[in-house]
Amino acid sequence: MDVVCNGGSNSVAFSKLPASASPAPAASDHKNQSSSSLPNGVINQVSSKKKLSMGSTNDTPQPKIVHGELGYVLEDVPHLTDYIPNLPNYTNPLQDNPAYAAVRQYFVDDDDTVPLKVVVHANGPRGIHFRRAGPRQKVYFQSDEVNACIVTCGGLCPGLNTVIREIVCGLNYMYGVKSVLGIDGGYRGFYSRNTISLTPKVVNDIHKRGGTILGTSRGGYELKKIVDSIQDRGINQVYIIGGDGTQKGAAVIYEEVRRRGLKATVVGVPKTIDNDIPVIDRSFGFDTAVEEAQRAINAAHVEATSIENGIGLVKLMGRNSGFIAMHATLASRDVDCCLIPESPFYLEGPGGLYEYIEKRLKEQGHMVIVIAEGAGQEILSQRLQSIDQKDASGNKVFHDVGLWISQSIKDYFGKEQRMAINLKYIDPTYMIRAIPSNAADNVQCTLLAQCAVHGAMAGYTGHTVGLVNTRHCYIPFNRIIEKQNQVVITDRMWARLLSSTNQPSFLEKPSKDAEKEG
Ligand SMILES: Nc1ncnc2c1ncn2[C@@H]1O[C@H](COP(=O)(O)OP(=O)(O)OP(=O)(O)O)[C@@H](O)[C@H]1O
Ligand SMILES: O=P(O)(O)OC[C@H]1O[C@](O)(CO)[C@@H](O)[C@@H]1O
Ligand SMILES: [Mg+2]
Repeated sequence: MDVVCNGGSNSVAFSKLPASASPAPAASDHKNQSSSSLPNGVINQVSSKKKLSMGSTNDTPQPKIVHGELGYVLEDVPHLTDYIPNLPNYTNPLQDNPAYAAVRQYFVDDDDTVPLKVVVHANGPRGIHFRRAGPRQKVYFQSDEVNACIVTCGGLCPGLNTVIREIVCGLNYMYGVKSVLGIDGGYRGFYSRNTISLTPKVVNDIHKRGGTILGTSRGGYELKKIVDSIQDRGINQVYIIGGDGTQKGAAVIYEEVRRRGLKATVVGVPKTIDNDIPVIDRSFGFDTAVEEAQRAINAAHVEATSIENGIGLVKLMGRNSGFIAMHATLASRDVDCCLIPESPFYLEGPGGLYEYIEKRLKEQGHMVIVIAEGAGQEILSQRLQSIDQKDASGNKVFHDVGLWISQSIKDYFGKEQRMAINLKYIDPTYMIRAIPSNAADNVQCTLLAQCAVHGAMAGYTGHTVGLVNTRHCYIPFNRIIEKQNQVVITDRMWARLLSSTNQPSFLEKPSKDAEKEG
């Protein structure tokens, strides 16, 4: 099924976007997208939409929302010409690139947008769409004018080096850009470290390595110093690779760059093995992390099945979102219970974890439990002293739920010699994110990086590039940072997991009185 909505003449289901909504190649047409120049209010820079989280209120650019027929909505991304008038544009050099010569339609039609939801009702509105990513006929930079930079922030994720490599090579091979700077060690590297010159030769082999050759960090976000550095170094394309926190920072950098009137595009590439960034299908590295988690689960299964009443317990990453644990469980088939932050569980009483463990051990003699690091934190905070600590970026530091639950299970079954169990705890958390990306993720990294480069060259800014319903899109920062993506336990996917493991849903926690009576 083609999920791209093209407003062209051969499109049946979707009529053409209003003329003023389709940025034609010329700079002045992009400018037409400002609210003041529009007839009939077709495009709104809607003031009722939530503002970006930081930055001065007066200067905060409003989201660009385009309304079309039958409830069609385009949540568009900013363009340099929104705030720099009369910006010259140029023919895209890809026109003469042999790699693209054989492609029938190598430039993305400006009417192409991608729906956020592909499951629709016959009479429902067409809904929210995002601008399709890819090369445009016109670019707003000449090759020798570009001075790009790349920064990686937040935790590690498989594929970071591949994204870096493909931005450098994409800029060089497709657009003839020679000047790309690596920012050393995350946001703070903008103002506290020297830059690293990145050429195709320097990055040639890096995709085979885990981590990031640029280094990363948490904290150190000082807006003025970062944008001063961008301005002083004459950087005009900023590629920011990182998770939800990083994208929040990128959104504010974009606002400040715009407030200063700089001709510099700010583009985010979403990185999160936790999959906590909304809108996008998934981040690069997620697939690799889930695959690597299988090795730990397999080991837990081998240990558990090799001894009487063996329990293999595996802790996986997932601070507030349990996607890795859920997918690793669904992939494995050896997991009997998956515990995630979104689904509170309880230990004692009917329907509780202990009762389920006992039942499983009696039935099959072994059991595998997968727990996400953010699961059960509400029980932990009741039973252990709250740590009340935050990391340098402001993320809450958790108790080690894996250690705690291992001890709790041992204590429960050891008490009054209830049952002799053998529990083995495996903590592969950093192993699943410190490895190089697998083949599927490498492809994803490459496409994301190329799309980011095409968007920046075409003058699009203030957005994150991401996969929406398997199509690459430019998604405005405000959509990416407004909330965290979490497993919805009332959705089908969690129900599928429950039916695969057969674990309790933990939805009906008995009251204290009922527990006592029981
Ligand atoms: N609200 C915010 N505004 C500005 N900068 C932020 C904000 N939140 C986080 N940052 C900065 O973004 C960088 C990365 O943030 P964080 O450590 O939370 O990781 P992340 O990008 O969320 O990635 P992950 O969660 O996958 O590790 C840090 O330098 C942090 O200071
Ligand atoms: O120990 P660090 O580097 O802060 O990273 C741990 C966090 O990183 C994440 O993997 C997100 O990148 C979380 O799941 C985890 O809580
Ligand atoms: Mg984060």
